[in-house]
Amino acid sequence: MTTTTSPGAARPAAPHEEPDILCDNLVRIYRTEGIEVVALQGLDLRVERGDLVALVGASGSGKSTLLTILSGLDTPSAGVARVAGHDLSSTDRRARLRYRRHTVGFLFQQAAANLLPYLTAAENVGLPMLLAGVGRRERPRRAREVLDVLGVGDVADRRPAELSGGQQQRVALGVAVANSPRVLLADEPTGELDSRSSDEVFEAVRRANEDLGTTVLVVTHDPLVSEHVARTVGIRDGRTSTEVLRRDGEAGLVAEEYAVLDRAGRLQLPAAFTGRLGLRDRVRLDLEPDHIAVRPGHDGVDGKEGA
Ligand SMILES: Nc1ncnc2c1ncn2[C@@H]1O[C@H](COP(=O)(O)OP(=O)(O)OP(=O)(O)O)[C@@H](O)[C@H]1O
Repeated sequence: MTTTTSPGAARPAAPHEEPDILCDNLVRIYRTEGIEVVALQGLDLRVERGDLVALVGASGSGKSTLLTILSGLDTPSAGVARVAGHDLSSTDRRARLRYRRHTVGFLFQQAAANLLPYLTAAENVGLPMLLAGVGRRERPRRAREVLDVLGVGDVADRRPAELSGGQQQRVALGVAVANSPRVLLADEPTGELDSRSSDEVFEAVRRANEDLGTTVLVVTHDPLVSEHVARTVGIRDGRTSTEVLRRDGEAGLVAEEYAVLDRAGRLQLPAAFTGRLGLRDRVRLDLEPDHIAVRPGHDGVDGKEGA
């Protein structure tokens, strides 16, 4: 698949540095009234410092569960979740509060609704700075700088009701990145916007990534977002299952889809492939010189399972 738009091509990973987001065999089990739901079933994910990664997946695949853990609101049942060196299985309340205040920023679908209506855009962005102890004179200057980067510097003195939906969402993004968090977590940030406003909000997210150096993980159903980032991770049944990497090619942007092989050697085969060949229960694996062949476990002659 190719597209002509030009996002930043996939950056080379720096495997020796600790990534900004590291999930290793992450498990989250919900227990309600004696019923267990395994929302994350050994999820692995690495997001390198400074990257912008989209996360996609069907409803119920575990995206919100993952974001809730990464935002420090919930703890994993097992496995490792680390963000910018912070271990998120720790239950120290003060450390979690510091983490939420300084290390991560959040942008949600209705983030604009959380702007204080009686404050201007610049005052809204200045508020988290106030909580972080930034001085009175410094705050308006820095708030305006942030709003400029996000393309809404010209409306810094307006209140939320005087802004369009896309402008409000960009101001909400300004609030999220006001204290220069290392990582921005965004959950469907363009979900309620028309395509023009989506475009502007996504462009602002990209500016936060490129100009402010924020690492971004964005959960989205919006193809405008997922098809225009260098890396899109697909999550299925609580595990990362596919990745699409995009790079600049001669005819524009070239996208290549990969299946994810986890550290234990597990692989999720696409349902379309297994369905087409009737693969189920057991399959045969044959090692060929340059690939592994996966064949039905039954011979197909008399319907009996193969050896
Ligand atoms: N608090 C909870 N208690 C019990 N089960 C839960 C809870 N939260 C989520 N689940 C279950 O965990 C699984 C993953 O849910 P999650 O909300 O993470 O999926 P999602 O990919 O974000 O879905 P959506 O796109 O619809 O928001 C689902 O089966 C869901 O029903």
